[in-house]
Amino acid sequence: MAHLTIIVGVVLLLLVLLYKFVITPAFLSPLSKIPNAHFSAPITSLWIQSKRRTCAGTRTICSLHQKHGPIVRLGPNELSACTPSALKTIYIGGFAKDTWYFDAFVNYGEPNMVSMLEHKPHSVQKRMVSNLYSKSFLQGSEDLQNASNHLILKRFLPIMQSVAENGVEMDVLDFFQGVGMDFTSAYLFGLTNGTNFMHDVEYRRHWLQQYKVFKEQLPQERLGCEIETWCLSMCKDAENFLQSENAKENPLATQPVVYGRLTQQLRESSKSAGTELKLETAASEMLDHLIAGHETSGITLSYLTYELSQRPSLQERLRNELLTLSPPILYSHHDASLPSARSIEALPLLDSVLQETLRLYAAAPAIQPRITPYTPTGTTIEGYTNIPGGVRVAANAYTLHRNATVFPEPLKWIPERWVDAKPERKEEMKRWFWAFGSGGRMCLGSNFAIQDMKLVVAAIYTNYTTKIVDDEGIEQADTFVSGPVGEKLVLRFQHV
Ligand code: HEM
Repeated sequence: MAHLTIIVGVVLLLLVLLYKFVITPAFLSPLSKIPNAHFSAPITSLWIQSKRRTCAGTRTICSLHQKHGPIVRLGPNELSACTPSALKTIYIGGFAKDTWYFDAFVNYGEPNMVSMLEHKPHSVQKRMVSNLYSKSFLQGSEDLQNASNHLILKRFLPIMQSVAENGVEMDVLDFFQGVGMDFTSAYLFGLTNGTNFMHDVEYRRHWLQQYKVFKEQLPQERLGCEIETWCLSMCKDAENFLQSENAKENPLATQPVVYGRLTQQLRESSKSAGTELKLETAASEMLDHLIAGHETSGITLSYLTYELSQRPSLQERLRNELLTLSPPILYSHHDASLPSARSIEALPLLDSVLQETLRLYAAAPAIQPRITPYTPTGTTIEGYTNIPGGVRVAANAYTLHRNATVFPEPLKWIPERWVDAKPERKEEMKRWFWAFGSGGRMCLGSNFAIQDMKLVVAAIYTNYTTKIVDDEGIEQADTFVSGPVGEKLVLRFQHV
């Protein structure tokens, strides 16, 4: 009798489990109507996890959308949705970030914009600095203009000139990440407190190696590591700079624009809460800007020069456009100053070349996961209603940028698609363009990145032609931030 009771109990338990974990997710859940990535998707995430483990997650999701349409169920509780209307629902709708961001981006155990999951604290912090990254502020910033003059005319061009004159082959992925770091750190901390990665090759390479380890660590493993200590020390230098009158007498000094504003705002809010600002709170934010800025812009510049190197006639067209700048960014004029950021921004071919690179080689092409909110009626995405709260949902730039109806011949780098496009066509392409994300969590540094990358491209192609020496492993990795799998691109520069 006792045995029978146990058997009945086990059978009942199995039936309950079957109902909860198989029948409900596969047939009864509102998600069950959405096309499955794989027959097992309603009951387990193992299939998509296996694709992610072999670094094929984003590409797999792209092929799934090509097969099944705008929305796909990847696992029992995970969706992928890739259309402008889905972007509006998920990202403009302000869904909370997935906890993955917390593990990947917290520094010093302190939150920052990228790692904050909830909307409220994030928007408070973003408001503190967002206008410093607006296009109009950046274009009018005297500090950024002075820093850019120095970085381009005194650091970048002399290095390029020596590389060209001596016929040296250059790994531009390594170098451009250093350029991105020097620009970002100069704006955050001021020119004299920032990095000099362009010149200090040994330290730059050491730092990039350390950063590779850092990226894979959990927040507690990162505590006190070299990268955290390094950024904290730049914060201390910027703090001393702000306190010292003498420092400002240095003719090279520019203000620590972002650090100064952030700490001033954080101090005000600490004061009203009756606490003291910890330097690590500001350093956490600063480190994320440095991380977000150097690698993505280094990757974008590498792919841009890779593509242009294969089109000498386009290099020439671009040079003719660049020579219309006043003054042009000629190496021989290195005592002059740079043309205004506004005039560089307005060049159509330069703009198209960068836009097309950001489309085909988005440096952050992977999913940007969010969590559906808990509401009484659920959420509707792509016509599927009653999607419950707590579902992981994401779009990705890789798929959006490969829609062949919007971008014919999507796998080809064709800047002309932007420069020659009719206004309505361009508008449609822009609706699908997602290299910097969208909504309240959109990239804070997009205008900054565009401004500094255009300046660098303008400085190169006004003076030099580029040729590929070694592009082995140039195909893009399938990771959150995606550079060439070979981790290099070697070019040769020739003076025109
Ligand atoms: C080519 C260059 C860049 C690309 C392609 C890029 C791309 C992105 C993307 C796609 C996001 C959204 C991530 C998500 O929600 O999951 C993002 C966020 C962010 N980016 Fe960038 N980024 C670039 C350069 C920069 C630069 C130069 C800075 C800072 C100086 C920066 C700072 C940030 C910050 C702080 C966030 C988080 C914003 C928030 O959560 O509100 N990025 N970036």
